[in-house]
Amino acid sequence: MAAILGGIAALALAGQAFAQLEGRGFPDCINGPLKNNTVCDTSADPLARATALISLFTLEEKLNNTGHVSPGVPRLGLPAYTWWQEALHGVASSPGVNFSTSGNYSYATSFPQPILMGAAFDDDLITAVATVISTEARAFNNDDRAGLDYWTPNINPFKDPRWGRGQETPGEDPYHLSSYVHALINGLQGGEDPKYKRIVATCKHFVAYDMESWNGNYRYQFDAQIDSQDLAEYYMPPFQSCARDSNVGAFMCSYNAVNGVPTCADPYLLQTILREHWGWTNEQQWVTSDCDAVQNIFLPHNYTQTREEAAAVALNAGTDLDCGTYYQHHLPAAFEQGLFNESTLDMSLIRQYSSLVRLGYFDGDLVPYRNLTFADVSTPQSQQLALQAAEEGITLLKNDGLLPMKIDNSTKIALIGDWANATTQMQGNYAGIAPYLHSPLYAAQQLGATVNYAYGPGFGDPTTDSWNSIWAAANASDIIIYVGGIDNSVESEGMDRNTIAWTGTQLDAIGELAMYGKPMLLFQMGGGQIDSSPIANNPNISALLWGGYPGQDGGVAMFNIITGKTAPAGRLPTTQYPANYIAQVPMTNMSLRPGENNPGRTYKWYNGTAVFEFGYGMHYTNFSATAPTMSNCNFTISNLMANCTEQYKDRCAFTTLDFEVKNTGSVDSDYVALGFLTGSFGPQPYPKKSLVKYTRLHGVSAGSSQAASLALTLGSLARVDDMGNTVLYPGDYSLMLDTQPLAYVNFTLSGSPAVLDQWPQRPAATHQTSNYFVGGFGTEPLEDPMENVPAGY
Ligand SMILES: O=[N+]([O-])c1ccc(O[C@@H]2O[C@@H](CO)[C@H](O)[C@H]2O)cc1
Repeated sequence: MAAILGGIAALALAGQAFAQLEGRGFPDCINGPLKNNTVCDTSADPLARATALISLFTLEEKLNNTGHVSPGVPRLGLPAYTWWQEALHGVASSPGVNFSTSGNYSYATSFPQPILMGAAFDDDLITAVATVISTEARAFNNDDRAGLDYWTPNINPFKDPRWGRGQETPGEDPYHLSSYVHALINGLQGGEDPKYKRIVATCKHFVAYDMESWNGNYRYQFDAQIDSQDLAEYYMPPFQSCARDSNVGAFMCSYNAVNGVPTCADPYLLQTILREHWGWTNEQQWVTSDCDAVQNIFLPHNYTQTREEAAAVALNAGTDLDCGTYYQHHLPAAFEQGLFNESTLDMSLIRQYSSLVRLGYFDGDLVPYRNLTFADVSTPQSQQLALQAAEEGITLLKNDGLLPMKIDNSTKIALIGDWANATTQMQGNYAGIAPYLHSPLYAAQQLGATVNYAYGPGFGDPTTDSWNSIWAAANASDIIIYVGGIDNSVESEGMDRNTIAWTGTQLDAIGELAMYGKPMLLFQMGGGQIDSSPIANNPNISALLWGGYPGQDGGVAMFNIITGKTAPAGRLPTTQYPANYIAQVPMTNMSLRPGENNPGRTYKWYNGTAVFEFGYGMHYTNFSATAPTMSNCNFTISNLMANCTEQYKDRCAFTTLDFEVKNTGSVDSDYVALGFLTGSFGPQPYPKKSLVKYTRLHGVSAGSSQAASLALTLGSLARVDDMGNTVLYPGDYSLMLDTQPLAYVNFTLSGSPAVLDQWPQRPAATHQTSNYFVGGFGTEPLEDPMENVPAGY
């Protein structure tokens, strides 16, 4: 009896909760028209539930619900749903997210841009950050201020230093990105296969999107020419990590074409690779187009003769949802013309709605995240994590001993530069509204110092009008701190950089400031690297740090590093190339290996000398390391394969190498252990080295040691052949710790090569793309479709 009463009480409570949720954009499974449909049966499986729901839709209702603004089906009590939410580094302003203008829900934690969090090389940090983001997203959803799926992360490798959106990514290395994104998705979704996902993440932009606008080429029309080797080895691994290894809920196909086919129209990418080869087959996983990428299939890609064909070719290829209105507008006529089957449309809708089932959209208070409120947003712990994330990423590039520096109320600081009082600038793009934005100026003032602040000298056209205040600040101070570089005015969505040098105005002002002969340090900001050799080579500039876009507490993070409250241990997540690099390779050249018009890309293949290499970063202390002794240094490939029982052979364990890392200096510090593989094995040319594992050691006390445990897999040792196959080759291998190696382990593999992963080849072309808009080096500029896009994107 008690149990029955308990059950009734629970039902009544659930009913109350539903009544509250009613009208706030949630389906009412207690009293609404769907209450007896299987979609409301929480014991049924998600596929059955979504199939039952979609079976109630008329054809018109199905066609109506194919855009990112889906009207739902009012007669069924299925509310409208906006599929487009963003959360790149915190719940972000975007079509589906509604920040309040004041009070509760008027802000959310704003973490650093991924490029700086990538520099932390700390996957546990990334999971913690992503867990905060998904918690805050759930709180926003509970107040009907956001949906449940988010179009993040941007996981295209940052291959070319000019790319305006490189700031959104963790860097240039495919292994690093793969590991980072796995940690991120676990935090966003709540593990690989939980009953209720926290939120759905969307890996974008599939695939090979890394150019906005260069020399007449635009992301909307660019046709990236990529061979199988580069595709499988460089452009694909982060997406494989998303689909195959992290069970991400959604994918986004990109604006560009790959080898003649716009990605959203390409069954080879969306079916053969994504769904079949990577086993991303369950019916809760869906693909959205990038925004208006379906329209772009028609123009400017000119891939189809008609608009209806463009819509149908995308749907048939496996693009389930259209960000935009093109499906809603053109699929009805496409259906009339017999260009797709209703069952294909059903499948797409089932995928999307079963994903909502997995998010608990139909399950009211049974969902554990329903009790999250604004009290769970921007908590003291989240604020501390945002600060920690910025501190962990900040990277020390030069230090002649000036740092760490004592700052107190007897210090007079000249704080100069376009970033010196940065606020929203610190967030970069795809940001939300932060609870606060602690600028460098604010942070310096908190230390009690006398701060002589001067804005300028400006990023743009030379104007020395404001410069007198710069000299006045320098004259009145004992220490000069310059905070500048680049920001979203020169690198952003739609805008690639046309120089990777410091602007002349900044260099002029920095050079003159250095001539004061006062202790001087420079903080280089922005996502893309700038050739800082003039600063590295200037003996009057004692220290150089890189700070990316450090987020809501960026100023405090900076000064915690400068004063030594926190010791720096970040590592560059991209190569800092010399300024003339961009004259040597067109942005449109997708090859990684050196060749004609290409000195090679990334630390693996660049044949020149980097200003600062990938993985570089100094400390306030010194580290030494001892390599483990391997009991056996000779391995037979056939034995390794015989012991490998995983479905995906690259995941099989090889060995774990425990390096003993000792802090030999006098300052406690984190240490990022980077494991690079080198050697002569596999197809030539050989990469200079390849990152195969990393881990961040926390708080290694002065004089003490910690073990850096690097677990290697067979995939760690493999190379990719010219067909895109991942292969284990015989040869001499060396695993070295760090960029300036602290320790090595050598070993040998013998026997015949073994294929770990056979890459599916693209079938022979059946579709001819018109060459009217073919992009390439030196084509005529096209009209810029980003011209009228609102600021902030
Ligand atoms: O028209 N707009 O307002 C607009 C805004 C953003 C935009 O960019 C695309 O939308 C984002 C969706 O997640 C993708 O990452 C990006 O490539 C494309 C168009």
